[in-house]
This record gives sequence, C-alpha cells and structure tokens, in this order.
Amino acid sequence: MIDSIYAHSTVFSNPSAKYKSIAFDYLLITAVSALLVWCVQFLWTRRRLYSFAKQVHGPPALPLIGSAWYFTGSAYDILANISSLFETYPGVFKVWFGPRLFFATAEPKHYEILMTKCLAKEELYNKAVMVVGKGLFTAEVPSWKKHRKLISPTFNQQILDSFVEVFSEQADVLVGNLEKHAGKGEFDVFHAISTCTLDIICETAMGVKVNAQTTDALYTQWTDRMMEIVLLRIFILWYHPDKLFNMLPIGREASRIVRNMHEFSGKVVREKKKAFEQKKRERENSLDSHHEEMPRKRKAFLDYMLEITDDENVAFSENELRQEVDTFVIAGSDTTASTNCYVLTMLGLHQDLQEKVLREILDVLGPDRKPEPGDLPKLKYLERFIKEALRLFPVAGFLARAIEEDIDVGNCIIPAGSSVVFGILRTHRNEKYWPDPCKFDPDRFLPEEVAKRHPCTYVPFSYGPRNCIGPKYAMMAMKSLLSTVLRKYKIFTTYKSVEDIKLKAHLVLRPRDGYKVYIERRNLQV
Ligand code: HEM
Repeated sequence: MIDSIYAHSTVFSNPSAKYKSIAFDYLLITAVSALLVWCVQFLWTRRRLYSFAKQVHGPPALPLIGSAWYFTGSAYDILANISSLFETYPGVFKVWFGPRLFFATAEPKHYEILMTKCLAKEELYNKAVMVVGKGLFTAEVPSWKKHRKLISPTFNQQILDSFVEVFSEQADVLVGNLEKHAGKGEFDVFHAISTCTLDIICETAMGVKVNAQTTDALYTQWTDRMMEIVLLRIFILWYHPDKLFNMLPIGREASRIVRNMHEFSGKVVREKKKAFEQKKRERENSLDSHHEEMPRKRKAFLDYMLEITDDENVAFSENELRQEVDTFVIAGSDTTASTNCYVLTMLGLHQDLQEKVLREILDVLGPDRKPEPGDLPKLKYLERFIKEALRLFPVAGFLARAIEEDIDVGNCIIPAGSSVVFGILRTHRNEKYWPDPCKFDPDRFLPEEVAKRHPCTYVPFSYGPRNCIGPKYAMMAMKSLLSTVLRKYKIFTTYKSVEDIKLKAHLVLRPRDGYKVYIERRNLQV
C-alpha cells in the first residue's frame, strides 16, 4: 500500500510523466468523444430504419452483430436456422445481420410487388463480383437495363434450337461416363452431371470445349472452389471487408483462381473478337459481301453478342463481354447440374413415375434417336416432373434485393436503405399453397392446376424484370440430358422419402448427404 502511494507520488513528481499522462487523457477523451459522436450520428441517420423495424416481428438481436448467430455453424445448420425463422415469423419479419437490416417474406403477394419494383441486387451479391464481374447477375440497375435488353434476344427459340446438338452430344459423353457406375451400387451423381453441364454451357456460351467430362479440367475445380468461397464470404462477417479478406490466405487463393478463370475466358473473348473482325473485313472486301451471311450453325452466345457489338450505337467492351460470358457459365452450370441431380433422385424415389417418364420419352424419341429441337416440347410429362423437382428443391432457395425507395406491401412498409430476402424454399413447401407439400406430384403443374394458383407461388427462376434469363435454355438442356440418360439406365436412390433429403446452404441448395443414386443398364428393344 505504502509502496503504491509512493509510486503514485513519484509519477506526479516527474513533470515529463505528468505531461504524458495529461496528453494520454486528452487523447482518450477525444477518441471516446469522436466515437460517441460517430455512434449518435450513425443512429440518427438510421432512425427511420429503427422505427420501421420496430413495427415488425423478428428474432432477438444484439448491437453490432444483430442476429448473426443464426448464420453460424455448418451449412446444414445455417439453412435449418433460416428455414425455422420463416416458420416462426409468418408474413414480413426482420433480421439484423451485423448492423444491416433485412426484411424477409415468403408470401407470393409480396413477391409480386417486390420482385417487380426492386431491381437492385442486395449488397451481399457483391461478393460474387470478383468471379463474374458486373455481368447481368450482379450489374447495377442502369447498365443491367441496357445489357439485359441487348442480350435477351439472343435467348430466342431459333438460337436455343441450334444448341440442341451440343446438349445431345454432351449427354452421350455423360452416358459413356456413367457406364462405370452401372450395377456397382450407390454413388454421388453430381460430379458426372456437373462436368456435363459445364461442358454444355462453355460450348454454348463461349463456343469452346473445356472437356470437363473427359479430362481433369482445371476449369471445373476453379468454378467449384469459387462457389464455395463466395458462400463463405456471404456468411462470415469478417470476410466482408475486401481489404481484410484479400490479406487472408483464402482471399489470396480466391484472387489466384479468379485470375486463372478470367485469363481463360478473356483469351476466348479476345480470340473470338479477332476472328470476328477478320471475317467482317473479309466480307467488306468481298464483291458479293452483301449476300454473304455468317453461317448460323454452331455459334455461341458470345458470337451473337459480338454481332451486337458490331452495331455502332451499342457496343460491349471486351471486358463486358468477358463478364457476361463468365456470368452465363457460373449462373447456368451449377443450377442446371443440381436440378438434373434432384430430378434423377426423384426418379429413383418414384419408380412408378419413372416408368411414366420413360414411356413418354420412348413415344417421342424411340429407344435410341438423339433428341432434336422439335421433340423437346413434346416431352410434357418430363417437363412437369422437372418443375415439381424445382418446386421441392429450388436451387435458389433464397434471393435478396436492395430496397431503394419505401415500398408498401399492404400490411407494412419496407423502408429505403434496408434489404429484402425472399424465402422461396419456404413458399414452395408451404402447405397453404401446396397441399401435402412433400408429396412429389408432377400433376400439380397441369395447366388447370397452375391456373388456380397465384403466379408467384412458384418462382424457381425468380419473377419480374430481373428474373432468370435462361429458363427455356435450362429446360431444353435438362430434357435433352435426362431423355438420353433415362433410356440407357434405370435410376434408383437409397433415400427413402423427400423429407429424408436434408438440405444445406450453398450458393445453390445442395443435399447434405449428396445425390445418392445407383443405376442399372436398361435393355430397351430396338
Ligand atoms: C435450373 C436452372 C436455373 C435456375 C433454377 C435458375 C435460377 C435463377 C434465379 C432464381 C435467378 C435470379 C437470381 C436473383 O434474383 O438473385 C437467375 C438469374 C440469372 N440466371 Fe438463371 N437459373 C437457371 C439456369 C440458367 C441458365 C442455363 C442461364 C444461362 C444460360 C442462366 C443465367 C442467368 C442470368 C444471366 C441471371 C441474371 C439475370 C438478370 O439479373 O438479368 N440461368 N437464375
């Protein structure tokens, strides 16, 4: 005690230490005051958000972290927590994620208003910008409007029909690859299917063969790993700031992969552009140039976009072209791969329906004819089957948009500056709209049944102007692939029911325990 009093008095008997102590106190007071001023200012500018938030229910939240603990744990826990929030809080509810305010809903009438009016993507989508740049998926509204208007016509029926040959060629390679699994017991079919959909999308988007199905293509590993990293960035709060993320080993790994991916697609774009300009010059120099059309066959989206670029008024830069192509590859491959896998699992689970699907395919295509464009619309039962699989397993289980102006959704106002989350998985499995929701019944999609429902009760491709650009493409590609596989193999699964398939959060919804199927060779009579 005496020692400590002595020590204290010694400090103050030393003038330099005294000044240091005053300076420190002064700095501390200034820092605390600045922090207080910042906090008051922060709270004051967000007072509208707090007052709107008070009006709706939601889970408990703590300052700074909000309800972040709902988004921790395994990918399965995260999805289970989010799903339980939608069940606990019907209608519109709020969730604080860190300091950010999200409103959530799974009501079709809210989707109709919000998906039509809110076109800006939620800030979390920026985590995908490092992979797909500012292509359609992540573009800000003004450039999205311009690009979507230009790109939409390239998804016309004639162009899609020209891709069927690619769909069916790659489906044949898939059938060959599946041979090693025939009669050999359970396996996860995702790798075989996803390499096939990647081959399809790369060939139709860029016009290049990446041979993911036949080689250990690095491109497959890059896209897989980047999907994982983007997901981690969304849910782990300390991965959010770019500067911090880029310093971490995972950030450096992401930069390395992205550099490789962009070099690959950038090279394709540069070469295609060069070839296109060369052809254009040749045409201009040729006497009968005005009669010569570029051959229509085997063009990719990139070729069509280059033609748009040729127009004087509208031009995609080389960088923009690359970003759009990267977007197609990422948005179009995993989504169709997962859906195909869910369809196969459902076929395995419902042997009677599988027979019905097969009968229709045989009626339209016979035992071994390759699908042609005119065949695909005739596969109506297969289409209903795929739609029902997308209802129970909507690969985009949740979507989010930024709210840029106050929006009245009827019973409450979603304020500007907040964000909204759409609980699509919940809507698709809500017994209010789907009696006996876990029963797999493709006839829910008979036209007379569809007419009875609100159009936003079923939104696997989202809804409104910013919906998916590729549903037709996806349906045609999936029908080609499935009709080829089903004629060669009978599908089984070890899952016992729809409920038995536990889902986990991923950029696209994935089954926690994989797509467990086993296959047996069929002997169809020719
Ligand atoms: C079963 C297959 C597919 C499903 C379930 C699906 C689902 C979706 C959904 C839900 C969105 C909206 C995302 C959001 O608002 O955040 C979307 C957007 C998009 N999808 Fe798809 N998709 C599929 C296949 C494809 C294919 C094959 C392509 C390209 C060939 C594609 C290209 C895109 C693009 C470019 C966007 C962004 C559109 C925009 O913002 O204008 N998708 N997709």
